[in-house]
Amino acid sequence: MLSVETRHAIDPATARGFDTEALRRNFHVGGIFADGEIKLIYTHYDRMIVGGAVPAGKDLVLDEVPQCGTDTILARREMVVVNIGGEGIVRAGSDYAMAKGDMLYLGMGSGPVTFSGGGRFYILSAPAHKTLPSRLIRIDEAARIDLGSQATSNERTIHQFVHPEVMESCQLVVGMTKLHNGSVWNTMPAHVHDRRMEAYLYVDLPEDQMAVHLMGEPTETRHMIVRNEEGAISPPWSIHSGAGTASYAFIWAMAGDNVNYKDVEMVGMGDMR
Ligand SMILES: O=C(O)C(=O)C[C@H](O)C(=O)CO
Ligand SMILES: [Zn+2]
Repeated sequence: MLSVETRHAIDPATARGFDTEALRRNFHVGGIFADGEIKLIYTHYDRMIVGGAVPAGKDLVLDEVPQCGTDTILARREMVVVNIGGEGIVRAGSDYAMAKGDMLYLGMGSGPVTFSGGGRFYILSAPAHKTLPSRLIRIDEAARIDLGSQATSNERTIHQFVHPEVMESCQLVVGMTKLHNGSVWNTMPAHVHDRRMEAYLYVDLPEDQMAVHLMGEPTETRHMIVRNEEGAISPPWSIHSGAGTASYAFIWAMAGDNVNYKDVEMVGMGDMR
């Protein structure tokens, strides 16, 4: 079963007036992993799609998505699938056996995508302008950046899976950041990048714990409480950062005008409000 929710783009002035409910309706990502279902959120931020597929013992086929206006989702798009569950198989032309933490890049024109096995598949897709080879990327093939320190509670490792240093993509830049033991802050100091939107999915958070996700303009920050397997859509004008009440990892994904991970404007600690 396929369901698709559309999220329109919100400007920063409008977001300033949002209460908790409106913030969550527009920017919170939740409930995308349901047994036997494919659930997508079609955003108007760089037309990024985020979603989940949980085959739970049957085959789930992702093919036509009416919001895309094409016969099949990958006709004019590229996709990254991240397995956050048990062993599973993704079929798109070839069969890809995916373990937890693996990422699969599917190039434009790969055809319908079939999900099966015990995986919980996180789906990311953006429009593409050319066909690039599909590729399964495991964590040891990803580029790695160690950032932060224990003293500032932000010691973490950024694993860049779909990134120019590892492979070519059209728009998607995707990776996973793991917090080191005792550190809670991701992406602090914060940044914005006007040329790319970003999507977050928090994973490996114990069920009774949470992350306090920060968003908004640097001088107009807002927070959303997010649980395991939930996340946030970050417009290009928004910071994206968070602190967990327990150890966690998160999957970040960007789409937009360039694939330059370093094309960001840092926000000074003293400038945050
Ligand atoms: O912990 C971090 O810092 C991140 O993982 C930052 C994200 O990768 C990001 O925001 C990329 O623009
Ligand atoms: Zn970012």
